[in-house]
Amino acid sequence: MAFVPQKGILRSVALEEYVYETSAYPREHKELKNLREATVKEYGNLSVMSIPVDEAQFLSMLVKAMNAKRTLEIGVFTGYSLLSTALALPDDGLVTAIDIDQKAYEFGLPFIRQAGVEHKINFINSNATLALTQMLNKDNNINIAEFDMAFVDADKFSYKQYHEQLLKLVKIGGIIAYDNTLWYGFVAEEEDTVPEHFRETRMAILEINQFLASDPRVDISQVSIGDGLTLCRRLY
Ligand SMILES: C[S@@+](CC[C@H](N)C(=O)[O-])C[C@H]1O[C@@H](n2cnc3c(N)ncnc32)[C@H](O)[C@@H]1O
Repeated sequence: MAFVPQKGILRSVALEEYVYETSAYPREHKELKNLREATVKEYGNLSVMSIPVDEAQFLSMLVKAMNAKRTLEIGVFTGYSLLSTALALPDDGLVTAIDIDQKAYEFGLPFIRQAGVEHKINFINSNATLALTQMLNKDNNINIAEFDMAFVDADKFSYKQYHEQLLKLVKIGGIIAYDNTLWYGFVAEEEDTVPEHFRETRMAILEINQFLASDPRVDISQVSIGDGLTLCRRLY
């Protein structure tokens, strides 16, 4: 039987449900709930791409604790993490969000509008490497490190490239958060027990995890939430 990814794979289903029911769902913003449910209806199994509710709350707490004003998101899909971030930012905050899929972003847009936070979002419909390169080239590199935080949730094969670009775009002391870094727990499994269609990405993730762990430019913390989240804090 093909492995069907689900949220909460790093914890037992019962424990996941406990977390969702006790703290996550009761605190979920109405429009996040509406967006989550609409995404499941429209995208079926693909809706697993949205970050789970407790991870969104974790990121939202981080945005608030850091007093972040300008953040970056790579990988938007229908906008669950984006809406959660926009809600966490102050009224004059801005999240610049990049995705190649305009249609999925537009699917989520009515929920963002209903939540009253569209003015805090700058959506760029582009390949992320290209968009980041353009940001790095602007203004002759003056004030280039303008972001307090970046959340990366797109193609895993480009994480290393994003890391190099983000280390210039995120302020010293700022956080870069990489999603899916435990890849449904398969990072800790032997290759031959991993479903074939998960192996290539697993290899890319093993590589980036090793790279980040030995990168002296950042502090790192691996968080077992959602599908694994690696926080990197830029040191210099
Ligand atoms: C896992 S989903 C993002 C989920 C989103 N963070 C959420 O919580 O709903 C990954 C997204 O990355 C986008 N993506 C993949 N490769 C990309 C690239 N090279 N440049 C920009 N976006 C990309 C896909 O179109 C997809 O919408």
